[in-house]
Amino acid sequence: MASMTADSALLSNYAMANASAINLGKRVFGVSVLPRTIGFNGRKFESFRTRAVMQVATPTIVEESKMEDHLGLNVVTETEVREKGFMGMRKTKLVCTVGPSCCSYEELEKLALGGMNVARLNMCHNTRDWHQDVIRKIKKLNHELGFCVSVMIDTEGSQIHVADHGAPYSVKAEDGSIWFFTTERFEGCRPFTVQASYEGFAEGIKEGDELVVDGGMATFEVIERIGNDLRCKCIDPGLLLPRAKLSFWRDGKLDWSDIEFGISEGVDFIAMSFVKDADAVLAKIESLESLHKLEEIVEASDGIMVARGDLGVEIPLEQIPTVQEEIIDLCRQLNKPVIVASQLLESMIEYPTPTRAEVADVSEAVRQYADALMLSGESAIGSFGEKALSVLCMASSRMELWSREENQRPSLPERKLGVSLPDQIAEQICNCAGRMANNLGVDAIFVYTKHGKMATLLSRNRPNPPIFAFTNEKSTQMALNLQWGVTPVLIELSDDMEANITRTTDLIKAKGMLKEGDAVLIISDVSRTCATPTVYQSLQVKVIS
Ligand SMILES: Nc1ncnc2c1ncn2[C@@H]1O[C@H](COP(=O)(O)OP(=O)(O)O)[C@@H](O)[C@H]1O
Ligand SMILES: C=C(OP(=O)(O)O)C(=O)O
Ligand SMILES: [K+]
Ligand SMILES: [Mg+2]
Repeated sequence: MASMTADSALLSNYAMANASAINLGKRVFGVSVLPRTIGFNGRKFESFRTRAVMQVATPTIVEESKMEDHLGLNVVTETEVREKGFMGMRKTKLVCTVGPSCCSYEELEKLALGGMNVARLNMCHNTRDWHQDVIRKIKKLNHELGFCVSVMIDTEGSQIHVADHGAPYSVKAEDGSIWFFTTERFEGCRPFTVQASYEGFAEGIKEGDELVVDGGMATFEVIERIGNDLRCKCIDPGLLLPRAKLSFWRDGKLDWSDIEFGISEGVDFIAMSFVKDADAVLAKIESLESLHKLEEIVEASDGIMVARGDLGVEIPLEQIPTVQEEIIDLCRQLNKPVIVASQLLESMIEYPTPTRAEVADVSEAVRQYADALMLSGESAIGSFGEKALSVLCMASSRMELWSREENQRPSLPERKLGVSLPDQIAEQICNCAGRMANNLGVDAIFVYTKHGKMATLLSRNRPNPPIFAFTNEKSTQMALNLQWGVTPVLIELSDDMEANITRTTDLIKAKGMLKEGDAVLIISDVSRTCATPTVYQSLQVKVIS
């Protein structure tokens, strides 16, 4: 986060729970370990309750917040747990690109029922009004029918093509020369005129914005907007190739108009196309430049998309599989969610069954422990979007089970993320919790978290049982939708952690999702926001009675 600008930090608050927002900048002053013996499913084992107490302050009057008898659990998860049990829950998250094939309320509902965790809108296509309409339908579905589908917009990036300057060869743009970028269609070539391929390319563009050709081959400043067209002055001379790519910058930043639109519509994630440096929200790795600065970009982003479509144009195809695995591993180490995207089930745009090679590719991404898989044209324009989604569900559930049984994945190499001691403690608790959950064979992990940090640290360890993340922040809930194995649950949290735990386990039990004898590993990380804050991070095993 260190290299993020104030603006992008602000954006990430909208786009994703800012993991570093949990400020535990307090000195640890006591760690108590209380062993107790509990019986569980006929087995007996020692359970330890550790509680790292962060600077226990002078006693403060705790205001009892009233908790409603309501559990903000989504309908899809509830059904899944009832049908398959905790261990049968799918861990890999699914992203669907919404397009003409699936943009009605009913079609979106079917995708939500089919397991879509995040709906992606690619701003390269269609109009702002169309996207706005889809975003509102998804929010309505969540609100009215109890789904929990996050919305991601994917910015246009450098995706606008300069259709032609007419000549089949490159043309030099001299410093200070005035050029006209138009959507008008004409034959042949006109001097100092470039045709843009996309009607709305100048939408949201203002005077003073910069138009960058092919990631910096030449740069123009917009001096006037005339209808859909732009009059620009060359401020950095260079060559214009036929069908070069254009991108817009404002105040040195890319894609402002899409981002402003996303924020005004309250989307949960913003995926930045053609990221070149470490200043992004959810960065798409799809260029050679981004690979050169991979670690820096992953550090500074809130999440990563392996955008194999464009990446396959920039690097040799045979390098994609290893690059994908490297990116996934790095993201896990640095605790950032990662999406594998493009051509997962490409043949299903036209055919009702996937190729064997496609299923193998999907399974490999799951085996590599990607947080999420993404459908593009399969859902956006294909005739079998729902079926493609069910193929992703089945293939990922199967591979997750297999990796678990084989237990063939080495554990995460030690790599310190936190700088402060409290951050390091959170990390260690979650690393231990992951191992403990597997060794004890608990049925589920419950984590109580405001900003989601502890939930992401748990997910990073890819433990066997599902992780239920209870939060009182809507933005945290929506952000955790991308995180491997995490089911985010919105609930009121009081300052009394024991009361929170009792209340939520009772509610989950009442829903028939937990039964007597089930064991749950419980991790909490909730701070009191009193004058003298007290922070508890605790780990305990609770056997449901
Ligand atoms: N909002 C939309 N409106 C119309 N068509 C869309 C939309 N989103 C996606 N598509 C179609 O689905 C295809 C696959 O989507 P995607 O992979 O996101 O885009 P692209 O192929 O441009 O990289 C696109 O080529 C486009 O034809
Ligand atoms: C996901 C990708 O980006 P887009 O669809 O926006 O080109 C990609 O290039 O793989
Ligand atoms: K895009
Ligand atoms: Mg792309």
